[in-house]
Amino acid sequence: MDYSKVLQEIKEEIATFKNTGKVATYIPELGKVDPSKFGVYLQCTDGSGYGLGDALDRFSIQSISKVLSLSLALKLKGKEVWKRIGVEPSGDPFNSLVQLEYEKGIPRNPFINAGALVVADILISELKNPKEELLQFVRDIAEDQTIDYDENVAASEMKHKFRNASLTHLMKDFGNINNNVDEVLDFYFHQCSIAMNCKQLTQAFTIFLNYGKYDLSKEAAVLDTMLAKRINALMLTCGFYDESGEFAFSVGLPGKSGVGGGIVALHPKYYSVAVWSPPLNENGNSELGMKVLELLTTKTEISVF
Ligand SMILES: NC(=O)CC[C@H](N)C(=O)O
Repeated sequence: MDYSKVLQEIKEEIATFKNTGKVATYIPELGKVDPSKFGVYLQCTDGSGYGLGDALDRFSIQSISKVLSLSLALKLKGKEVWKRIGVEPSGDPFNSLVQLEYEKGIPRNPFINAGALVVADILISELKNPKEELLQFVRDIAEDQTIDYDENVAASEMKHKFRNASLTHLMKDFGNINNNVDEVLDFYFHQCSIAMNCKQLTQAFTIFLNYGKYDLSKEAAVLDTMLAKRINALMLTCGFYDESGEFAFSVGLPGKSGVGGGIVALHPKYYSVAVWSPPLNENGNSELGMKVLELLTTKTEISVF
């Protein structure tokens, strides 16, 4: 497959794309990002890699981090995690409170905010230096020790914490949060603030390729086959919140989006791919990012289906 030709064709096709999306402003620091930024990186299992546009600019990975924190929690706690979080799509926005009340503080899945907040609580209980150790895990799997938190983004989100604070308080009332609420929020906002570029993201997500056995030299990162399979299944069914069905329908790959405008997706056998374009559609997913990935699987005729 000539991926560089495919990416070039996509670039030409999207030149006339009318983007109706809006950059997220509910975290004011994210609102400062240039909406015209656009990058793609594709990392293939044969070792080749292809970049386009601003593929090396770092941005706030936001909810993409939920896949990485979950991976670490599952490595540490295994199946125990599923006593506190479900594995079903929520059919609701990422920050919705309603289901949590009905379902007694057990989040539907680990990729909505409530689920990621429980994962954060688990990591705080399990790790001696939670923020340092999560960051180290991300640096190791991306094989880049320069990756860091963006303290401005984390502080900006803490200042506007009200909805995430409500979710955490409600779950604490149901007994599903063990640590101090502000400590959980501080950890969660830091994980969301991690700044990475498309290339680093595709590298980090190689841990889900080849049944978790893509690169056995990344010892700290290797997931067992069952875990890689399960996390890919969750990305496919829950990675885009209310739009997970649409993403499976039009793209057909496991993936995860973030309100920083990034999307990472992967084909378990062939590649991981990251796209970044800040304007979001009304479900909080990058509008152009979704289009690019749709074109990628359409043109290559490769998807998990
Ligand atoms: N969908 C997202 O990327 C949301 C993450 C963001 N930090 C929030 O909690 O609102």
